[in-house]
This record gives sequence, C-alpha cells and structure tokens, in this order.
Amino acid sequence: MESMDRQKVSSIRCKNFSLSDIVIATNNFDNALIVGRGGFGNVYKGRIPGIQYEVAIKRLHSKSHQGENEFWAEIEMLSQLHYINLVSLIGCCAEDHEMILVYDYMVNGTLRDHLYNHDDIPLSWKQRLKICIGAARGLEYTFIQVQFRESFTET
Ligand SMILES: Nc1ncnc2c1ncn2[C@@H]1O[C@H](COP(=O)(O)OP(=O)(O)OP(=O)(O)O)[C@@H](O)[C@H]1O
Repeated sequence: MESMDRQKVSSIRCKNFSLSDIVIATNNFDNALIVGRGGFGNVYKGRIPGIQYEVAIKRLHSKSHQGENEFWAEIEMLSQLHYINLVSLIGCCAEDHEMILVYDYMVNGTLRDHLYNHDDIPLSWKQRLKICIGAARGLEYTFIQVQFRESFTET
C-alpha cells in the first residue's frame, strides 16, 4: 500500500513531505501545538524544515476506508485549486500508515471564532460584508472548477 500511496502522491501536483519533517514540525504531535479538531482529526500548528512560514498540519485519526478516500479526494481537488479566498494545500504525507495534509496557517483564526467568541471585538457590518463577498467568490471559483473538471472527464 505504501508504494501505491507514493505513486499517487508523486502523480499529483502536491508536495510530498516525509514523516520525519512532520514529526519535527509538530514536535512529535505535541498536544500543546493542537489548534483545532475537525472531522478529519487533530490540526497542529508547526514549522516544517525548509519552509519559512507556519503551516497547519491535519492528521487523519481514522484508519477507515472512508477516511482514506476523503484524504485522496482532498489532495486531488485542493492541489488543483488556487485562489485568494481558498486556503491553500501545501502538501501531504502518506507514510507509515499516516495520512497528513499540510495547509497554509490562517493566523487570524476561523470565522466561527470571530462570530461567536465574545472576547473578540465584534466584526463590523463592513467586515462581514467583505467576508460574505470573499466566501461567495471562493465558492463560485470552486463550483466552476469542479464543473469544468467533471465535464472534462465526461468527454
Ligand atoms: N489552515 C488552518 N489554519 C489555522 N487553523 C486551522 C486551519 N485548518 C484548520 N484549522 C483549525 O482546526 C479546526 C478544525 O479544522 P478542520 O478543517 O479539520 O475541521 P472543520 O472544517 O471544522 O470540519 P470538517 O473536518 O468536518 O471539515 C478549525 O476549526 C480551526 O480551528
């Protein structure tokens, strides 16, 4: 399975990080570096050797078949989408039964935090409108790209 993963990773436009780079970046998956938890698994903040900026590292917690499919689908899709209003996938790591995705780190946190964390200064209506327009542009871009790819694979 490992050699098949490598083949898949090298055939797509996404940087293939070694597990040792990820272990260095997350201080061996140190809980203190966890910045969030999603359906996919824990998300760590870290610095990968050779990369000057901080990254978000998502580690798949489940070994389920569905999780694996989701992992490859995310790589195939996001490695082809590049847009200012979409978080960029920098690379991935599929080694030693680990499935890890590496993204640009969003320093300002999530929109959810800004909307519901009452310690933060509330967003102004102008900021909210700007965010809505940005999100709509990101969705439109993604929708058009997916439609284009679907029609391309059908022909
Ligand atoms: N690129 C990122 N930069 C900074 N923090 C992030 C980044 N990606 C995820 N996080 C943090 O990790 C949390 C979980 O993110 P994740 O994308 O795994 O899950 P989700 O979007 O909440 O749900 P799901 O996994 O179901 O899509 C986020 O709420 C956020 O706090």
